[in-house]
Amino acid sequence: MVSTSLNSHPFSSPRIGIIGAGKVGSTLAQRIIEKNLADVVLLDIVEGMPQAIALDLTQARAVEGHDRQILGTNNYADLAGCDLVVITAGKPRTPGMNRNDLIETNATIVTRAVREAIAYCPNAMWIAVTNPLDVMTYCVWKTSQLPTQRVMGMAGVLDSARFQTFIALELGCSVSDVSALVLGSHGDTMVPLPRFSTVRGIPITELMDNETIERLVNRTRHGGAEVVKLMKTGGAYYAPASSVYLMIEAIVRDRSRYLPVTSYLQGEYGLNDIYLGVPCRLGAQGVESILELELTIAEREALHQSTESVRQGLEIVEKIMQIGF
Ligand SMILES: NC(=O)c1ccc[n+]([C@@H]2O[C@H](COP(=O)([O-])OP(=O)(O)OC[C@H]3O[C@@H](n4cnc5c(N)ncnc54)[C@H](O)[C@@H]3O)[C@@H](O)[C@H]2O)c1
Ligand SMILES: O=C(O)C[C@H](O)C(=O)O
Repeated sequence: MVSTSLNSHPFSSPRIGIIGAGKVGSTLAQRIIEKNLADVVLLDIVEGMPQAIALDLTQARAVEGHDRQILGTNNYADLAGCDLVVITAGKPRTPGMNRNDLIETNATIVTRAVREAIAYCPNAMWIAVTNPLDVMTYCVWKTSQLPTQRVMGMAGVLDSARFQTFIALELGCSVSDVSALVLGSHGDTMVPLPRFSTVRGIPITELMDNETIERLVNRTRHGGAEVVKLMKTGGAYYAPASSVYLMIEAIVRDRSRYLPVTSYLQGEYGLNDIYLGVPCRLGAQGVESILELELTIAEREALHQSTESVRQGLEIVEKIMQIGF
């Protein structure tokens, strides 16, 4: 079989770059090496910090039983040879903030980081994590000028995982039997889809009344804010790191998984020139296809409504990206 990848043996010895060694970045690094998926280059602007985390994780290798390498660095040149780069650099929100309040600060950080990194790993795939997620993913794509298939964002896996968890808690059943789907932007107008959420194939609409479903949908929409309110200094990072890991694993192991991924839309769902969460097939080539579901009028309207805050953010970001740093 002829590979269309730029590498002849994609991910034969995978090396993952993580820009931003804070809560999400360092937890993700731990997941990747301790599950023996890939070697990691962990980069942060703070001197000594990524090096310390890498040393600490390396000292745990004897106990965790793996031989994965992790390099902590402040130098973008160390990203050379990375097959995939995850960007978590940027500020998290604190109580009372909306994710969009982070736009100016984080767009500047993300644009600069991508410009620096791309010189050393021009063929890497990218997964954006920094908030506001849909806008930052667009920012990574526009700055990197990579094919859209190779640039994506993580949000839908996390939002769907939260919906799954709340369904399982409500029914008192194992989360392993629950499947759920959340589309749209990673914000208050995200679109959890009860019709496509099931317990062993049984739609939850058969198992719960509308009021209960609406309560779980709302909790999902505010799942991030619920953690931020308790944490006070930032947001969630264990579930986000697990969610990014799932996407990386699908790519590195070429698993052809159907996952909600923040992807570039060119006419799908009647939307153009925007990154938004939709069901995708994820494998070694990145976003291999976008699945277009038959939505009801109400579901489609909700999806279109969730683009409004993203479009507002994109206007701000376009100006920031035009500034020559
Ligand atoms: N997409 C999602 O579902 C999701 C989930 C969780 C968090 N997030 C977002 O991810 C981001 C990171 O969250 P966190 O909890 O890890 O925050 P954090 O503050 O713990 O870590 C952010 C890190 O970025 C670093 N950084 C800042 N500027 C940098 C630069 N120019 N180059 C390299 N590193 C730089 C900081 O030094 C810090 O270590 C936030 O924007 C947060 O809102 C998104
Ligand atoms: O809520 C946040 O600000 C962080 C993240 O987007 C999340 O959903 O946990």
